[in-house]
Amino acid sequence: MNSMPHLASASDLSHKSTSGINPLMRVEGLCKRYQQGEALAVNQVSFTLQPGEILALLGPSGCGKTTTLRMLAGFEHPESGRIFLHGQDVTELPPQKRHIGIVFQDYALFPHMSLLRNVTFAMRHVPTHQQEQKAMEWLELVGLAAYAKRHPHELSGGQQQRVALARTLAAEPELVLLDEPFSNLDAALRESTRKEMRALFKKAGTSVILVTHDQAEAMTFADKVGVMQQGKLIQLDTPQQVYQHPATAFVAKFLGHTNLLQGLAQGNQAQTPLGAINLSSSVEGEVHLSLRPEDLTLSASDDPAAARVVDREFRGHDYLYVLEQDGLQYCAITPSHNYFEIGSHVAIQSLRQASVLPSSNH
Ligand SMILES: Nc1ncnc2c1ncn2[C@@H]1O[C@H](COP(=O)(O)OP(=O)(O)OP(=O)(O)O)[C@@H](O)[C@H]1O
Repeated sequence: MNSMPHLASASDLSHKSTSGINPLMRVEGLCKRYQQGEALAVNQVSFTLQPGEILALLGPSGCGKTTTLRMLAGFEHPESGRIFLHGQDVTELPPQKRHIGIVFQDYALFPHMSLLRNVTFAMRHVPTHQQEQKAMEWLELVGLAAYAKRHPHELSGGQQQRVALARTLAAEPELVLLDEPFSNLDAALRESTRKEMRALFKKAGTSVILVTHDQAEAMTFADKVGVMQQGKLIQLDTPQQVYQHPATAFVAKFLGHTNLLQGLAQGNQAQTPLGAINLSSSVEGEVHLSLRPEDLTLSASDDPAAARVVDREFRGHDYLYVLEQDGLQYCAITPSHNYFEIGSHVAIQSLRQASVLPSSNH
């Protein structure tokens, strides 16, 4: 990444504000319905994006992520709601007037052009005599400088994806929208590309909205994660907050394994089927809790009433155990040296506070 080109703001939308720093993007009550009489594909989605911030919209297939992104880009018109860039209402502007860089799942490279030409095509803001050199720098960044003369059909899917990224970045947009941009890369390449891209965006101060159904990708790539369910943005917060303090049971489950427990709370503690557990907030009465499996510890027990190991999955760096106690099942993740036989008994202890889920939303 030593020859990384400098990204400058290419937006001609003024981002000077008389009242301090404005969000780069503000979205208010965005709704979209594809067919009359059908449910909303996107339902009252609102959020703000700060300059330089990376936001991941995360959710299961069909929850409205791509539709949201397409509305932000200007390819779909919302049924209601507004989109502001630097405080300016762009809801009615066509895509090319929004100055947003977009990488969709189908990379839409020009098939008759070499990779180099595909990239220089996006560089009308760069003086002609500098375009090739700059384009080579972008191709180098995505690890494809050696392929510059090839055509898209001579590349693998993952390589085409990287060219599409290079071409988008070459236009030096202030905001980049990415729809599952790493989905065609193998696991190792996905991780390294993700890291490099994040570093690049951060260095350049480029804002990014990424759509993904991969929770690990959302949490490692983004500053903020917005979890969507059936068209609604359920929770938007830092990855740590969303993971450790999920707003609903759906969010808790979508971000990884979890134990959903019922308990009777008194202040910062609740009585649960697993015994007394400390809580992340002070509440009274019946509560629904989320307890992550890595927050549980297991120790061998002679007590036949203790939890019984019913399943064990070796995952390299850890084990995922399924346990049963009093007819209820729990999951626990332990370091891989903590080995318990299936059928053996273990005592379960909670290391951390459980998250209290709003009772109306479990
Ligand atoms: N062009 C379309 N016409 C009609 N319905 C559509 C259209 N595009 C999407 N939908 C519907 O809108 C809903 C949201 O789709 P969308 O593609 O936004 O979801 P998504 O979260 O991006 O899913 P995925 O992860 O599978 O891409 C789905 O129910 C989908 O079937």
